[in-house]
Amino acid sequence: MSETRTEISSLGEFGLIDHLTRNFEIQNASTILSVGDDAAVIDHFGKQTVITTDLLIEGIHFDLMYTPLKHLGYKSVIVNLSDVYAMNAIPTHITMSIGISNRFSVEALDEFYEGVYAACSKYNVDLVGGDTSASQKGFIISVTGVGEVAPDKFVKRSTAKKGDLVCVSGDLGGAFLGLTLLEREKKIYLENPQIQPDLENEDYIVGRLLKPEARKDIIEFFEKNDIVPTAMMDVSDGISSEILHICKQSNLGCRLYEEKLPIAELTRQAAFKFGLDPTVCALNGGEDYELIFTLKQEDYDKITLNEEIAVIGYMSELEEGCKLLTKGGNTFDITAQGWNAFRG
Ligand SMILES: Nc1ncnc2c1ncn2[C@@H]1O[C@H](COP(=O)(O)OP(=O)(O)O)[C@@H](O)[C@H]1O
Ligand SMILES: Cc1ncc(C[n+]2csc(CCOP(=O)(O)OP(=O)(O)O)c2C)c(N)n1
Ligand SMILES: [Mg+2]
Repeated sequence: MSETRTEISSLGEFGLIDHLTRNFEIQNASTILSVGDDAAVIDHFGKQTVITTDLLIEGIHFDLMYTPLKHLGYKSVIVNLSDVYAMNAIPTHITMSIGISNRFSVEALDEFYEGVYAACSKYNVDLVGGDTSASQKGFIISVTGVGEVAPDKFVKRSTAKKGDLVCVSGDLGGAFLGLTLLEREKKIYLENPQIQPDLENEDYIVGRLLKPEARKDIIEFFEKNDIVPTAMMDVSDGISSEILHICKQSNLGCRLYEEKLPIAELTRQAAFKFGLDPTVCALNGGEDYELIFTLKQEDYDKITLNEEIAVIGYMSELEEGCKLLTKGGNTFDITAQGWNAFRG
């Protein structure tokens, strides 16, 4: 960020909006009308439209003490696009609404928007509107994402079938360990500001938390290989919580295998350093922004080629419950211990 500090009041609300949106170029033919009117107009030319919204609140979802604003802008877009991909859809548009306290300067918001625009450009999404308000305390972000999908190719949480394979993209638990590390360093710093944070060799887990990506590649892989998952959702609260949503909404049980859970070596090492069980971090940690989905067994051969997809179990009868088979051969009930903003 530059050294100068421009007060938001010097631009005013409309001047600020013009300033933040002045250089943005439209990338999608479906964007008929963008920023500058009462609403945007989108024409999806015969496709179906998906729409999803997310709220991010300072102190609940992020801590500005260790979150650079550019990363926060990027991540705010990513968490939303991840929900669009989880419907098997391609995101095309977002709106971005912000509530800002007078702590923020125009330069600080410029930095946040640099991240927003970097994500829009990487994922080919147009920012077509939003809202801007003052907030008494704390930074509030609301993102709405719109996407398109071929008629009736969207994938719900409720349509898994008995015997389907349970699959997950990427690896799990890294973001939770990144958060654990940054919270620890914050505490040490607050107790003794002379001590510099020790983040050496922790780039991977910190990156998983601060700069997540959405799994566009997996949705493109499905399209290319003629795969339509039977159910899907994104992993924001931890897979134990997410698989229970799929089971409950599909009226089924499941059996997952501990040894099949994809955990990066660097995540495993970080877990051991903190005295945590990597499996527990993978199951209950949040913010992986991976995709969990179920597939017909006959699609198995198609996915073995993709190293970014792990088969972690299968769907069973409702009466069999939702179980985890451990490496030691024990069976546990999967419980929803994922992240919950309302847990005290
Ligand atoms: N305040 C609300 N009013 C209406 N619908 C809501 C509200 N909060 C959440 N929902 C809807 O409830 C469903 C589950 O929400 P959530 O668990 O937040 O999903 P996700 O993890 O994908 O963001 C979604 O369909 C969401 O749109
Ligand atoms: C200060 C801080 N506290 C907690 C977290 C952890 N965290 C924030 S959001 C989240 C999960 C997803 O949030 P939610 O609002 O449930 O998103 P949704 O499932 O609706 O997409 C987690 C684990 C964090 N990153 N930073
Ligand atoms: Mg939500």
